[in-house]
Amino acid sequence: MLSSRLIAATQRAPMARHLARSAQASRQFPRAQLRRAHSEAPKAGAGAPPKQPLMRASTALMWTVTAIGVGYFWMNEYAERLDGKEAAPNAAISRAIGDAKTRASEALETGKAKAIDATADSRTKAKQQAQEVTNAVVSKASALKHQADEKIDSAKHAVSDKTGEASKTVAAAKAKLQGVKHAVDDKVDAVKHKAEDLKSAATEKAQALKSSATAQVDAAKGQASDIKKAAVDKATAAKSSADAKIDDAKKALSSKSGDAKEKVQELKDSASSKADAAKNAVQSKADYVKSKAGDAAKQAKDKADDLKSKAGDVAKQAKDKAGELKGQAQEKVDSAKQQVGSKVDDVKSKTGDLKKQVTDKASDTQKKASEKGSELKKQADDKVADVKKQAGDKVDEVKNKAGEIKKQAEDKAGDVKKQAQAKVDDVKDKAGDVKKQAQAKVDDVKDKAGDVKKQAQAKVDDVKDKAGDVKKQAQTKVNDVKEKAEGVKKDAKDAVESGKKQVKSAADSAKSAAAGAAAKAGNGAEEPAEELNLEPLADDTTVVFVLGGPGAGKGTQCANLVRDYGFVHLSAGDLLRAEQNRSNSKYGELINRYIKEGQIVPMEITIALLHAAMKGADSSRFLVDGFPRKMDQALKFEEAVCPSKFVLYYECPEQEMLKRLLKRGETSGRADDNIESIKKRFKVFEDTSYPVIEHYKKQDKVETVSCKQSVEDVYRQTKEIIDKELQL
Ligand SMILES: Nc1ncnc2c1ncn2[C@@H]1O[C@H](COP(=O)(O)OP(=O)(O)OP(=O)(O)O)[C@@H](O)[C@H]1O
Ligand SMILES: O=c1ccn([C@@H]2O[C@H](COP(=O)(O)O)[C@@H](O)[C@H]2O)c(=O)[nH]1
Repeated sequence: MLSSRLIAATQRAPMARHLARSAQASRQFPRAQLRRAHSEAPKAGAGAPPKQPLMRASTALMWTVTAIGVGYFWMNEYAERLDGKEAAPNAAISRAIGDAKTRASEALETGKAKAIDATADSRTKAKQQAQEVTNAVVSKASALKHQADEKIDSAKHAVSDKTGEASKTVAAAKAKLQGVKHAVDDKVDAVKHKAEDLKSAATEKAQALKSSATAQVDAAKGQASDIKKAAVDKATAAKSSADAKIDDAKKALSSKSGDAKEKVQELKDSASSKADAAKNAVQSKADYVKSKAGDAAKQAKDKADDLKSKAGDVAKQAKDKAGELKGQAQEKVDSAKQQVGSKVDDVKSKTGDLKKQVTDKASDTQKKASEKGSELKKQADDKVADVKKQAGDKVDEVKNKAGEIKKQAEDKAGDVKKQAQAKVDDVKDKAGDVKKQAQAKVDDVKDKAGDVKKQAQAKVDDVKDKAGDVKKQAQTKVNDVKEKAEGVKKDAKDAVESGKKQVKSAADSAKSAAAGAAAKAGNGAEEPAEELNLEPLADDTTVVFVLGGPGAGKGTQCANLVRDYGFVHLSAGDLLRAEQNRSNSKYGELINRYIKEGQIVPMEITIALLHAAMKGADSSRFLVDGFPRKMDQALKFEEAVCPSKFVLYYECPEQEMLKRLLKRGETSGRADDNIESIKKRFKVFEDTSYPVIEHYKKQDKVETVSCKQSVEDVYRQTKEIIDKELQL
């Protein structure tokens, strides 16, 4: 209504038309604004604030009111001007203007009211639209958020899956590494076992070689020993056969002349020394073979020990190598483990970072909606892909490294195996060499044993030949002696008769002397020597007193002198023992007691026995052994029997004499060759017998011989003295 009137008024006046257009324009503005806002709202929902349509409606309302106000102002202005210049001529116009004023005022009021209504309406609508837009925007945002959440969840799952996969891959890589480690360990163990086997095989071989060498050496020793035994047996048999022959010859010749005796003695000595020489030769050969066998055994043992120690070294080297290899493999495995661990940590930390970034991004996404979500997802995917790729690369790297380690371990194991094989071959070669050397030694020993056997056989044959010769000679001698025996039989008979007489007279002298001595012994004093009534001996009788401590070697040296100088050896001790053992001897018991106690038997008995023996002897040269042992004996003998030519004194340390006597006591059967008797004899020698030697020393009749040397050396000295004293 306002507009139609305004249009009518405007048609009537330019001012009114202008006002009408303004009012119409004012009415149309809010609607256009709202329409535009409405149409734009869905599009702007993503970014425009929801209050904008309301503001636009308010602005339109304000413009409408302003337009109406401006129109009303201009209308009044125009009316006043009309009132001032055109009132009179045109009352109708004035009325119309008044009317228009009123109507305008009404219209203004109505417009105001309508504008207020329209504003309220449009505000409500705007509110509704804004609400709708807001709802749409919120729901869109919520949908987007939901989508973003889903995408984030999915990204999270993807990340988690990827992380799980990465963990699995890492675990698989670890398992592979473990497998490689086990494989390396197995290889190392195999190498170790191989080395152990090689060592024990080498040790066994060395042991077998040693046993074989020892057995061969033992066999050689046994052969040598058998040869020696056979040779010794043969030599002994030859000797005993020769001895038997000699004994036979001796028996046959025993009652014959001193020449025959000497010959027999010579033959005996010669056969004996030859047998001794053969024995010694066999012994020294056997010793040589023994020592060679011992050397061969020692060399074989040394070689075996050397082999053993080399095998030990090889095993140790192989063990060390295996240990070194194991250590290297362990180091590599540890390093790979460390790398994998650090990569896992890295992946974990990256995953953590990623999670954080994802969470941060998620909150951003919640604010910035889907692009960020997709971007984040893309980043997450990229990261995951990166991580996956890195993990894959690492796994490949680890795999490669594990492969390399495995290959290195295999190469090393191969090298060690080759080295061990080379060592084993070397040991085998050396063992072969040692075996050859041992075999050569054994052959050598065998050859030498064969030689020794031959030599021993030759010696035995030689001894046999010589024994045969001796036998022949002995036989010849026996025959010779037999022939002479008949001739001398009568002489012998006479000699026996004469000897019997001498023995009887000596026995009688001894008897009377012993009776006196026994009586004296019972009284504690000795029988006077004057009671001895002895026949004088030949003028050329030569007596050498042989003195010295018990066991000094007097008897041994006398035997040699008998052999070489034709002395008659009279041992006072032997004569006393013979008398002691003689059946019906009245003094047997007494002599036995004195000898056991190491005491000096009463001189009458001993001198009578000596004298009788001298009387019955074929020779006038006497070695009186072990007499005089007391001063009265010395004085009496020289007065009643014969003065001595000189004294042969065998000087010997007590310790040496003790040793010799104990040794002799093992076989002599003498009642005084025991420690108690020996001690007593030493005491008697020192107290009673040595003064006799001093007595003769004063007369410068003593020739001293040191007995510490061998029998031969002592005899050499003895001979010199005899040659000098007897001027031979
Ligand atoms: N020079 C020596 N070296 C080593 N042993 C010896 C030597 N002379 C003798 N013998 C040994 O010492 C032991 C004693 O020797 P022998 O019988 O000749 O001594 P003796 O002086 O006559 O003794 P006794 O006065 O007791 O009759 C004997 O077994 C003998 O073989
Ligand atoms: O003039 C002598 C010589 C020896 N005896 C006794 O005989 C033993 C053994 O003498 P050997 O010379 O050692 O064979 C001696 O101990 C004395 O008891 C003797 O009484 N008178």
